[in-house]
Amino acid sequence: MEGISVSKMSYTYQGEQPALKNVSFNVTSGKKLAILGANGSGKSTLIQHFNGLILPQKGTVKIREDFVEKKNLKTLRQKVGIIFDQPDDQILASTVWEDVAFGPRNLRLAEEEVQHRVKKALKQMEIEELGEFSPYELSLGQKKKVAIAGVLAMKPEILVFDEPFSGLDPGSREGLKKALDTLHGRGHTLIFTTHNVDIAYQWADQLLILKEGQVLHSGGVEALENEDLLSKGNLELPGLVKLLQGTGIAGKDSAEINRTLKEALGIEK
Ligand SMILES: Nc1ncnc2c1ncn2[C@@H]1O[C@H](COP(=O)(O)OP(=O)(O)OP(=O)(O)O)[C@@H](O)[C@H]1O
Repeated sequence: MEGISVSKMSYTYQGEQPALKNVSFNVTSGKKLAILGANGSGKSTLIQHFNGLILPQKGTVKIREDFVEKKNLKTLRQKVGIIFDQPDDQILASTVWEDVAFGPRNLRLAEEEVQHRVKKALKQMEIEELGEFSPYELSLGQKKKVAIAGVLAMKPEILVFDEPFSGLDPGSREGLKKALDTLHGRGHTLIFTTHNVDIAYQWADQLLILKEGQVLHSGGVEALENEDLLSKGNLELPGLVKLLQGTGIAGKDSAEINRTLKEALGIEK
């Protein structure tokens, strides 16, 4: 089932060159889509269309059955949550609990429902113990989880992340990936922009590559094994692909490669 359908969409900021040109692609519901592209290729402009922060000037963007247009904004903002790369920009209250409650309160939900949603969202991100903390005294990894909890409390079907892993140390990055995998396992569609080809290759199951506002590739992540395509998009091969180039060994994660290598070398398990 199509979660998002973008058709012949273009967008130009006032007085600038077009940021997006005739962009078309679909995202299947429940998938994990990575959006790659060099600086300025249009990734942030594109994702802001998904909940109508930016409205398409030409062409269409459809979220399930709703077109992204003014009259649908309220519904769209509940269906699609966007988490920006600087969590400080999304902090709205003096405690984590109040911060996560901000969205549901804005929907004028009954207080009991607000409390229920906040509790659940904090639990989903495994940050229940942070409820009384000020968001400002948290680490970047914790702040990102608070920002995600704030969006989860709105019960969106689709979660969109701008550079979710930037600035995180390996431990925090793995912690965030695990939390996002749990959400993915519960049926959420995840969309994320990244400059990290390794994460896109190993973690996503659908891929969109933008070049100067146009679609260079829309489809499977195996495209990240294609050096010619990547050089067109100003991207480099994932480390794993580079390492295995010419060896005849394929695989997307270390466990798979480990198995293939052991088989090739005749090493017992
Ligand atoms: N608010 C704005 N006003 C004018 N031009 C903008 C604005 N935001 C982005 N642009 C321009 O639109 C184009 C696409 O930018 P965008 O931020 O969408 O790319 P990006 O792929 O997200 O880049 P990055 O990887 O550097 O974050 C660029 O040429 C950029 O300069």
